[in-house]
Amino acid sequence: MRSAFGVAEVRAAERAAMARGPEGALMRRAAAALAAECARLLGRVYGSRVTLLVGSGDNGGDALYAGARLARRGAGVTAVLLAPDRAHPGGLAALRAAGGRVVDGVDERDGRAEDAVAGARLVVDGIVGIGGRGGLRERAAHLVAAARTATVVAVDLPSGVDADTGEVRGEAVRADVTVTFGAYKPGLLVDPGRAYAGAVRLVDIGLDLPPERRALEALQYADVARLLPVPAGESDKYRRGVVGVVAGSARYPGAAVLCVAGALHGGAGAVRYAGPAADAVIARFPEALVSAGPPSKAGRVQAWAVGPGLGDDEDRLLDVLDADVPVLIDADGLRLADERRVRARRAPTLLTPHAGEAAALLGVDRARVESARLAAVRELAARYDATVLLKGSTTLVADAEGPVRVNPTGTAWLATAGSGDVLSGLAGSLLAAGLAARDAGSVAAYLHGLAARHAADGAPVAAQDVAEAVPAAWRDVRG
Ligand SMILES: NC(=O)C1=CN([C@@H]2O[C@H](COP(=O)(O)OP(=O)(O)OC[C@H]3O[C@@H](n4cnc5c(N)ncnc54)[C@H](O)[C@@H]3O)[C@@H](O)[C@H]2O)[C@H](O)CC1
Ligand SMILES: [K+]
Repeated sequence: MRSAFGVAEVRAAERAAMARGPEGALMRRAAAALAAECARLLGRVYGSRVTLLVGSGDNGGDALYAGARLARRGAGVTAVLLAPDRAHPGGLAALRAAGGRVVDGVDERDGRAEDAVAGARLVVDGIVGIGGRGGLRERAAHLVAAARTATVVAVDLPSGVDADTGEVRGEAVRADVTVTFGAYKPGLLVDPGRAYAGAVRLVDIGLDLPPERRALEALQYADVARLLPVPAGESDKYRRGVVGVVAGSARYPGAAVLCVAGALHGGAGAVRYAGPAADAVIARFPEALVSAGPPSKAGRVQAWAVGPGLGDDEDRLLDVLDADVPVLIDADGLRLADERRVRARRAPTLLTPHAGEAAALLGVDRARVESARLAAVRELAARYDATVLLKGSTTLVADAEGPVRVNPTGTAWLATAGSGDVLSGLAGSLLAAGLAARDAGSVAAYLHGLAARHAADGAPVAAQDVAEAVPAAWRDVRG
């Protein structure tokens, strides 16, 4: 399990580490690791031109000490000071002692700062780190834009990205690599911040961060392998759980087929379809148990997935919401579901909105959800007293209990019509197989992302290909 910690936690751990001393050890460790990563990226350090963008805090200090190390190895290092009178004094002295150059970044008259950035092979973003507020300021943004062909390495996090939420208000540095110290910050794992961070390298500088204080967590292979349902010895299909699917309509039979496709690969012993697209489903999946009547008369299930392509069939949705089993609500089901009815359910509920559906449920515009995904998923989970899987460039899973889960396998290919139907079937099946709602959502998103990579393999992917690639994703995880 990969964890991320908020700024307050990191600061507390830094204070404790600094109290243990010796003075400046943390910054030296950070700078040594930062310099090593820069050297790796440069390949040849001697004679390479490196430019440091230096802010007014310790983030700039890291950049200066790392620059001094590179200068001692023969790199031509220039520090462009964005706050000349407040740059880290120790770092400045170290850079000067190593033969580095210092340029006033605020003075726009002679263009020396722009030239230093434009002529660099590698630019180190030491403008702000976890002390940053808001986006890049105008002068900084102008200088960052001059780094046209250089490799950009962000110190601790890309300046302009909110460390706790990944929000970018205005402009931010687009880094090729971010070298982050002590712990991942949520803003490095959640979009839009994740997209600005590039490849993230975590450096251990000896911070003690208690796992129970983590803000975010991401499943790794081993976690998913542990959570995947395995057929018991004498497994009969009912022991592995039956998942019910209520999806599709005369107008949208395809959503039912895709949702059942996902459900068939989710580990439940059988899939029961109850809806108006029974003919389309049975034609595609002879193993599905189909009925056209109300879900409550369709036979026992251990979980329902309801909503894709449902249209305005409120009766079927209400019938499912009354069931005393875990229910996944997606797509039209989210549009039709009443907040009070969902809150009143005793059995677990898993909502799987994309950003647009989340925005409608929250009564805000979509851009607000896209820019503040963590806040949106937490707000929805609290409002509906449910587990919420917020689909998108970074899929998040939140509930009232633990830290928010971020899915590490997401890929842009998933923005394909119908792939959400596959995901809800997959997650519903994992619910029926006995996984808790937050695990069913996280494992489904993880497998779904892996399956999309398999199916896409660099080409555009159709939702059915994703469903058919889920077994390959299971095999990846099972090893
Ligand atoms: N503390 C330690 O032992 C270690 C710290 N590390 C590095 O230090 C930064 C955090 O340093 P801090 O001085 O607290 O804050 P920052 O350098 O991130 O910036 C604060 C500084 O920047 C100004 N500021 C705020 N917002 C902006 C903005 N949008 N544009 C420009 N300037 C801004 C603010 O006024 C302050 O003056 C941490 O990220 C690490 O990089 C070491 O790595 C580990 C040890
Ligand atoms: K930075």
